[in-house]
Parts: sequence; C-alpha cells; structure tokens
Amino acid sequence: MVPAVDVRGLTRRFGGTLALDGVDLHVAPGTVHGLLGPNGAGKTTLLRILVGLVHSDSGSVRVLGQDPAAGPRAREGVAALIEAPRFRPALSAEDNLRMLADLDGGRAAAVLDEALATTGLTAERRRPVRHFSLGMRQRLGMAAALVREPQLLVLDEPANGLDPAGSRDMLDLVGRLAAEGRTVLLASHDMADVAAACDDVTILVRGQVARSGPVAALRAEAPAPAHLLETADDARAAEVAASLGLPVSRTRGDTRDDALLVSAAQGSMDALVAALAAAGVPVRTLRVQTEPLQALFFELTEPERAREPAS
Ligand SMILES: Nc1ncnc2c1ncn2[C@@H]1O[C@H](COP(=O)(O)OP(=O)(O)OP(=O)(O)O)[C@@H](O)[C@H]1O
Repeated sequence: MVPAVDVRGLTRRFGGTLALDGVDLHVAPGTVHGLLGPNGAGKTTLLRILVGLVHSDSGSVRVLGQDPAAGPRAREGVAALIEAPRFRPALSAEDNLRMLADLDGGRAAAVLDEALATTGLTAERRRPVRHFSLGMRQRLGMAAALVREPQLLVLDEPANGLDPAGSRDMLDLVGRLAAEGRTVLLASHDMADVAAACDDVTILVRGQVARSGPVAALRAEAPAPAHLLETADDARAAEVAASLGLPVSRTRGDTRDDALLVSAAQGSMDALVAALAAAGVPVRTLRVQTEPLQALFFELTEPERAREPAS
C-alpha cells in the first residue's frame, strides 16, 4: 500500500535557522497521525512542505505517492487547514465554500451540504462570514477542506480558537473521517487531544524527530507519571510514601487547596495504596495528573525541568 506520507531526510533552512534537519515521517493510509513539538520545532514548516506551500532544501517527499512540489495535479486528494483560513467577509459561508472549491454540478451541492453539516454550520450557511466568530471561521476552514473530498487531510492546530465543546466536536470529526478511511495528519499543542485522537505520533524538537511511533508505545516509554493523591491524613501519607522511597511533594488538590503529588510507576502506586491502608490512612482521590505523552514530551523538550520535583 502506498504510504499517505513518506518523507526522508527532509531539510529546510530559513537564513540561519535550520527549521527541519533530516526529518523522516511515515504516515500509513487510514490512520490519524499527530505532530507534536514546542514552538518553533518545525511542525508548520513540515506541513507546508507536504502541501506544496514551501519547498524543501533536500530530502525526499512523497504525499499519496506524488511529489507535492510538482504542482497542483500532484496534490490531488490532499486538503489542508493551515493557519487562519481566509474568506471573503461579505459573502455567505456557502458562497465562500462554493468559490474556494470552485464547485459546480449536482454532486458538488451534495458535498457542500455534507461539509456544512459535518462541521455544524448548516444553520449559519447563509450568514456573511464577517459575522463569524474565530471558532466558526475555523469550522468553515475545515468545511473548505472537506468539500475537496480529500484522501489526506493536513491540519495545523485544528482546534485553535475553538471553545471546549467546539474542540471536542473537532476531535470527534477527525475520528469520523478516519473511520471513513481517510488519513489525517494534525499538528497540535494539546497532548490530551493527540493521545485521544491519534494512532501514531511524531515529536519534533528543534527540527529533528525526537520520537515517532504508535501512541501506546510512546506512552509506555514515558517517565513515571505524577499522581495526585488526597487522603484523610496527608502528613502521615507523605511519611508512608517517603518510607517507600517515592518522591512526594505538595500540590493543589481537586477538592481542596492541599494534596500530594507522587511520581511513580503503577506498581509502586499500588504498593503505596496498600501501605496507606495498612497504616490506617484512607485514600480519597488518586489519579494520574500528567498524561504520559505529556511526561515524555517534557522529558524530550525540557529534560532539566522534567527531572525537577513538582512543587
Ligand atoms: N518563512 C520563514 N522565514 C524565516 N523563518 C521561518 C519561516 N518559517 C518558519 N521559520 C522558522 O523556522 C522555525 C520553525 O518554525 P515553524 O513555524 O515550522 O515551527 P512550529 O513547530 O510550527 O512552531 P509553533 O508551534 O510556534 O507554530 C522557527 O525558528 C521559525 O522562526
């Protein structure tokens, strides 16, 4: 099967900045692939190269088996939402879509209706876009990508500007598109979103791939996660944790100002809970505070900070 994205040794320099430095990226068809990285890591540059907006300096790039730099015909089947989409403010949502996608014919009307419905914009379709909020523009950007009926969707921070409900809807939409057999490559700063929505993830750091693989494998590789612990007697609980050699610090709790933070693997947490029970200290709350992917991300991007005890 032809990979949706096959990038090898990709390099791109802007003046003195090496934005991409020997990047390899493989995205299997029908999967959702997340691209994570701190500000300036090269995510947007990589996505822009994949859709032919920026050229590479060296390396090989194949998107749906084609070289995206070869021209628009080579990019058929690919649609993107990168940066704030631009629309004609005086035109309605549907007129903007019609114009952007250069739609005509019967099939086009059905595609347009479906794109508006999928992005939750049916009721707003006749409103001029100048009245749209940032989140509605983002949805319309997604609709504009969908009217092209892409096999591969390239999304740069698709939940940007969306409220929590909109952000959840966007994730659900990504899941539905993948279930239809489409491939999605999305850059995001939200680890929880990536962990929830993606099959695979690539972490870029300073233009290089720091890690790439299935989300489950990367989570398993993550350092011991921080657990939030609330008990009936935190002072005693801290002593019990310390006696087991577990790093413990104070933090703000879910239900009150004071709680404990214990960084340990699952097995050690099981032992702690048993020890607390034996010491007569009831546990009220115990949950993972840091998403494992986030812990791995911090270890890769800020190794000094990741090793500091939480305060
Ligand atoms: N057109 C450009 N001209 C000069 N430098 C650029 C250009 N585009 C990107 N860069 C630089 O390349 C590096 C990578 O930028 P890029 O936007 O790809 O990172 P990013 O991972 O998408 O960051 P963010 O999370 O902030 O969006 C940065 O140092 C940026 O300043």
